[in-house]
Amino acid sequence: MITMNDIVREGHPSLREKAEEVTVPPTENDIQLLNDMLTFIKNSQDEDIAGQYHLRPGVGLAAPQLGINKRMCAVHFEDLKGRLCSYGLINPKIVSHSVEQAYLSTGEGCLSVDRDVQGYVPRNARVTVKAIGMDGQELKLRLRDYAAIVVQHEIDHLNGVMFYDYINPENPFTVPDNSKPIG
Ligand SMILES: CNC(=O)c1cccc(C)c1Nc1nc(N2CCN(c3ccccc3Cl)CC2)nc(N2CSC[C@H]2C(=O)NC)n1
Ligand code: NI
Repeated sequence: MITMNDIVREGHPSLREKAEEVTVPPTENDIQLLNDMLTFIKNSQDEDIAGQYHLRPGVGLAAPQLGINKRMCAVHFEDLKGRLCSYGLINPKIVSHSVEQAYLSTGEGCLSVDRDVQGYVPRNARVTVKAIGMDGQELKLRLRDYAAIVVQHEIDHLNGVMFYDYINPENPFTVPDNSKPIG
């Protein structure tokens, strides 16, 4: 099972590299890895398991955070309206997005960042994502608000981008115009 020891931290090269496309159809190993990533996220949200294995809670994880430079990520959470959002994404691509931006009013955290980085992370408020699912089929997701933020955070890991790259260094809490707070 994946634990915090498997998650690379800031300074590890794979957090700043562009990950490779997964060959299609994905191999059984690819699907197994994605399953393991999804299981990690679920475990990290389970008080008992997270307590027992000292897991930091998260709602998303990308393969480069395991030092695996493949374009795969997993997300699992209930959005602010209580809708369950649980996906393993292979070769995810943002195919369109809103002009409107959104940011987590609490700022963002990352399992590969062992420090509290304050500041707003402006992202697209709505995105349409095309990817291959765990069943090997094409899927198209229209995401908004919290779900859109989480998936963009994970897709960024596939492109070597960290959440704090977006924080305004002069004033970390500048509210970008045409953006709205989430949560
Ligand atoms: C600096 N202030 C902060 O970080 C921050 C501070 C306060 C609130 C938020 C909301 C913040 N922000 C933030 N909190 C989260 N969690 C909240 C707690 N939760 C969770 C915890 C326990 C059980 C179940 C669950 Cl669900 C797990 C997820 N997750 C992310 N991100 C950024 S997008 C990818 C996602 C991620 O998985 N990061 C590891 N950001
Ligand atoms: Ni992250």
